[in-house]
Amino acid sequence: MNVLEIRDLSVDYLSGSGTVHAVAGVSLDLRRGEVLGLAGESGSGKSTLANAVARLLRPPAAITSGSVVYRRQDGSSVDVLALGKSRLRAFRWKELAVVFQSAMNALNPVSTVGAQIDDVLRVHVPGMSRSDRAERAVELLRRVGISADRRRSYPHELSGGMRQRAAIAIALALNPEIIIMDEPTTALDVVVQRDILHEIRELRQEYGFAVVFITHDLSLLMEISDRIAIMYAGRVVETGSAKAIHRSPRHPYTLGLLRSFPRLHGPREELLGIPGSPPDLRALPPGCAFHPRCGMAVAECSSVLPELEGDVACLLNGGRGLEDAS
Ligand SMILES: Nc1ncnc2c1ncn2[C@@H]1O[C@H](COP(=O)(O)OP(=O)(O)OP(=O)(O)O)[C@@H](O)[C@H]1O
Repeated sequence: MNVLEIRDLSVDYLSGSGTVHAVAGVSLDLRRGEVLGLAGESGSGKSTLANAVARLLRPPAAITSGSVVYRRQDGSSVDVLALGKSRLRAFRWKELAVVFQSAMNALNPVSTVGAQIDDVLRVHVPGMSRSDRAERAVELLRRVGISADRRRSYPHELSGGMRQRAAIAIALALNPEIIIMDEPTTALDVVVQRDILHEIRELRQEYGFAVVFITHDLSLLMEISDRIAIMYAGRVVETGSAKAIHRSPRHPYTLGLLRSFPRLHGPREELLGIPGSPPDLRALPPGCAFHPRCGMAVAECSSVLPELEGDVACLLNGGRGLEDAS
């Protein structure tokens, strides 16, 4: 069952030098309780898509088409793009929470982490007593691996990993159904990063929230995601289970991305990467935007824009795997 349904969503950035089509006709489902990883080179539109869903876009960004529907367990649904200011504030904490790249920016530097959790609870759960709030803050911090006495610490007194954990605890405060994590751990060392993400997977099993996870680290993404959506030039070009994408990528771009990253397990392979660079989003090449960089392109690829059919948007590979990459 889906918790979020994105349909034909497009986002432009309006600038003096031309309109940047950052997200172009994206349709994507988030299933209840899953971890969905968004992958793609820098500039492919991952953050713009996530920010559109969380209603965090600011001018010059403009949503030019599409819909985002949030589905509650009781069968009711919310038209996310139509939410007014006050309903949006409630939606963002109670139903969807965001953990940003830099926990330092998300945390208030002049307030202790305990007080910040308390603030969220006080504003959004008016009937909750002071002692219940304190208890809940300690419990949330404990869940993310922070001891109770640390609730009196200010963000600058915590390590990067601890700050990230505190940001996650705050995001969990109201038991949201969806957590969006945009590069939540890149500033941390690899071991801390993996630890935190594995804990998020465990927390998810307990609390049942779904996660949209964005990172440049493809091997980490494979490790913690149930499903993956690959973006190129503002479009989703392939979706599938992490396993299927890892074993048999179907889009040539996915194959290139996988070859660009060292494998976590198994024999070392040459890192082939992808030739060339991503296109200018103000003036996309006709047809498939990837065709100028694609070693498998045929003449048709430069004139026909492939639809996302059978989980892959490629004229050549509608139904079959390109090769077994396992
Ligand atoms: N404020 C802005 N004004 C104009 N263009 C923007 C703005 N913000 C982002 N863009 C452009 O939109 C496109 C998509 O950016 P976005 O940050 O969504 O990509 P991304 O895949 O998340 O990249 P990264 O992995 O580097 O975060 C890029 O071409 C970027 O230059």
